[in-house]
Amino acid sequence: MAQPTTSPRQNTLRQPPQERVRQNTPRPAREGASTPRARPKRPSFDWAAALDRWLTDQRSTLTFGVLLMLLAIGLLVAFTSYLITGPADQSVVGSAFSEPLAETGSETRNWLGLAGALIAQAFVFRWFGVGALALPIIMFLAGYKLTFGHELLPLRRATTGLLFLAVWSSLFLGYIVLVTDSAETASFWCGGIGYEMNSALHSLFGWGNLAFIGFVLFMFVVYFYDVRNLKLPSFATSPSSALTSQSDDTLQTYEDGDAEPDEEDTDTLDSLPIVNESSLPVTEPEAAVTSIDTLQADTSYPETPLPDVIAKATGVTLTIKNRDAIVDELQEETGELSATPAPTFEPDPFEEDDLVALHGLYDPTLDLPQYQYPTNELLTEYQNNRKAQVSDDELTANKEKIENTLRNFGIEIDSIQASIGPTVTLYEIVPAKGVRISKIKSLEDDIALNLSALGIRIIAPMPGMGTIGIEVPNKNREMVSMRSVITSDVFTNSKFDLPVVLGKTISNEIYVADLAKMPHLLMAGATGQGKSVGLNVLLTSLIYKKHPSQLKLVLVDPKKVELTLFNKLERHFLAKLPDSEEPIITDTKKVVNTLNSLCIEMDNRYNLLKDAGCRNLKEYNAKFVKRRLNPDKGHRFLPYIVLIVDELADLMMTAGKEVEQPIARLAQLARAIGIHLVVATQRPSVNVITGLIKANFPARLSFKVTSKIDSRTILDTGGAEQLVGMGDMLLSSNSDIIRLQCPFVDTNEIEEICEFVGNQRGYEEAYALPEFVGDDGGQGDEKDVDLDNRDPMFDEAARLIVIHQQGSTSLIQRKLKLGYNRAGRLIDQLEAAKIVGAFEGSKARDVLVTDLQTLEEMLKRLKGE
Ligand SMILES: Nc1ncnc2c1ncn2[C@@H]1O[C@H](COP(=O)(O)OP(=O)(O)OP(=O)(O)O)[C@@H](O)[C@H]1O
Repeated sequence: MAQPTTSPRQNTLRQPPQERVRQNTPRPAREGASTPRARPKRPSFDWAAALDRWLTDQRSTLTFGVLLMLLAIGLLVAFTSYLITGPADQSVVGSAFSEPLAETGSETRNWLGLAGALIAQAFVFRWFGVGALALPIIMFLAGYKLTFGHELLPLRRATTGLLFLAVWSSLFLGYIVLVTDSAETASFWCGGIGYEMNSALHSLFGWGNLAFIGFVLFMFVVYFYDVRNLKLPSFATSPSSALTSQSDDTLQTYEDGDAEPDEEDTDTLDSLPIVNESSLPVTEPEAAVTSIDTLQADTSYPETPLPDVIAKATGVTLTIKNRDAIVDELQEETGELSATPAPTFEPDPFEEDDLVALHGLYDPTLDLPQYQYPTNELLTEYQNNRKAQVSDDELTANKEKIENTLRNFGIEIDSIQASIGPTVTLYEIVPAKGVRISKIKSLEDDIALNLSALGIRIIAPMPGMGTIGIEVPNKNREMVSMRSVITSDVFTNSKFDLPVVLGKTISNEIYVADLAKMPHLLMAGATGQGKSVGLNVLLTSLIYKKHPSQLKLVLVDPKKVELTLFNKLERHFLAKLPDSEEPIITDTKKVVNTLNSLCIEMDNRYNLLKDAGCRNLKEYNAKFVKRRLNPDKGHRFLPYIVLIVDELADLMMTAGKEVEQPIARLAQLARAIGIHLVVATQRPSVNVITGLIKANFPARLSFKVTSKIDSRTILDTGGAEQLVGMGDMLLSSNSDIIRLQCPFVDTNEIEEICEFVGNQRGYEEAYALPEFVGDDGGQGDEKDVDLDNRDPMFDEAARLIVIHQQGSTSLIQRKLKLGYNRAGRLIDQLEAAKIVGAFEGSKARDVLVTDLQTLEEMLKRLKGE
């Protein structure tokens, strides 16, 4: 129970070894960099860091990648040439360094001259024979990955396979050469290694070494393809089918035994894809689709299964085994029931585990494989960061004052102990027997007056302690730097889903909370007390821990200045409405639309979860990572979305209920699907923090506020008015209240972090939230449909409908990520354009256009081309 009175404070911070600077591009000098704060001295010149910077600079990666590819092509030319001209070059190579270079050079017949002949001689003749060709192929694949940021073929598997092939082919060809006794003329096919190993094996096993070579191949195949999970495809059921699909959740793959994506599969990938296409759980159907000529115009739906069109193009019929479930779902969602005959999928020969065995787990971070997390060096190390200095004199004086004050009011105490925190010192008092706690509490103001110190807070009793705590601010407080908490073990080892480091407790422990568990946070504080710094701390924590594929931020800043720095993160971490220019939302109307759009995203996510049979985002993503959810059914990896609202008061004044309702709805329901809210306000009055909002934010954080009433509004208890400012705060969660000192992060640190992230290659654009059109733009009357004024997504929606042969609003909504109203308007326009039939109650609308070619002609006509 008791804490040692003045024991030296345990420093819970341990600095990790100096991290390497991994900054990507040199930063231009900043104009008007905010606060003129003392910057740490940087070391004169750090060669290791400079080398590291150069190596991780995207330009170096690009140069190196291209160089590797050129070298690979060179080697390929040299090796191929050697297979043809090798015998003629042997004598030249042998005398290469004993005769004048010009002479030997001119005699060389290798297409890459003497250098080509020399290198090929080593790799082909001395070592691997034809197997040496594996080397340039591996180099090319690696160079391609470095240059374009994605893999042409799965690099690790390809390298393993090719290296094996190099050695094995050398061994096998060595056997042939030995059997046919043709070493004189053909030994360069197997290379020195193959020949020598075969000679050795021959002495061991005689001609039986072929069995050994065969067994080596067998073993490799067994391990490489992990044959445990492979089941033989049931050709009996459908000998002619080229495409099959899994019965349970229609996961698809080729039946031609082609476990890996074909080269054409990878060829169809964009040359610089930002989307993690190579690791999408199921890529095969995509390849089949894109290889069909008639569909080439439609590159925007690569993942779409095209049952009917494929059937036409390939003569293969597809069936959906779980059609009933899908029909039920459609009925439930739209009230429309498909009348079109169900496409058929054959049972899939592979199970989900096989997909994992073949492609590995899905890794969302491969969206941006070269993404570098911000380094600790971007945060300022405050060299003169003094620890809280509370002298023994100050401690004894305060103790005596507390004892005397209490005694004056007739309260005797048994003992008093102090623990020194960064901002305040906690004096824990054990009162004498029979003293009522409420009496001490009622003397709070008198004690504060006697101690003539601001910010006294009395905690009576200390939860779970049976003591009474009196917090007295330190004369010299400690500034808790962001760097010190970010580099702490507690934070770096934190396994939380959304870890945020909120500061240091009174006993100097670093406090890390999980925003995902909070699950929303309400923040209040009078102006100038550290709210903006607090929000920056929260954002910094998340950015330091999360990959852009795992986290999206929606930043709402009606004050227009606080969060501007974060707009550099647009293509990495930010999410916005599809039609909005600015990534940070400042306009009230847009805020309302964004909040409603988040509600749509929430509903969409719930539908996905329901479809996947998962209870929350974590389960869902875990299932997706294990490739158990089919992207063709709209499943995707769902990043966490954190909505930050800096200054709710402004919004509530201008938009009131329009803002309150979606916020309350999100706060009520969004936790399970990974949308979390952080809402800050200067004015914690009841017309800003309404009952509806408050009831849905169990975690609340308060910096110093101006009155006890404000403190009650935010925390349901007084105390926040007694705080001492500069990041001194109270966190209330799960009915506990703890006092924390918020870390300090300066605007120039935020700027550096944002530049560091923003300068790296990101997504093509910010994460698109679903479209939301306000009620005024709601579903129009059918008769009013004006085809001259078509929705910008009209063409895409038309193609989608024709491809799927399904006239359903929910299909448009899901696939094009649109709101219900807009999708409804689109369907009306499609009806007016005679692409889909009329609404027929419970049935889906008929699709009047049967193929894409006819559709394209109709679209051209509509455009008057
Ligand atoms: N955690 C902290 N540690 C040390 N100093 C701090 C801390 N937080 C804030 N300060 C100091 O207080 C000043 C004001 O903080 P901040 O800008 O966050 O206030 P605010 O509450 O957001 O004010 P406003 O609402 O007017 O924007 C900072 O410039 C800084 O000097």
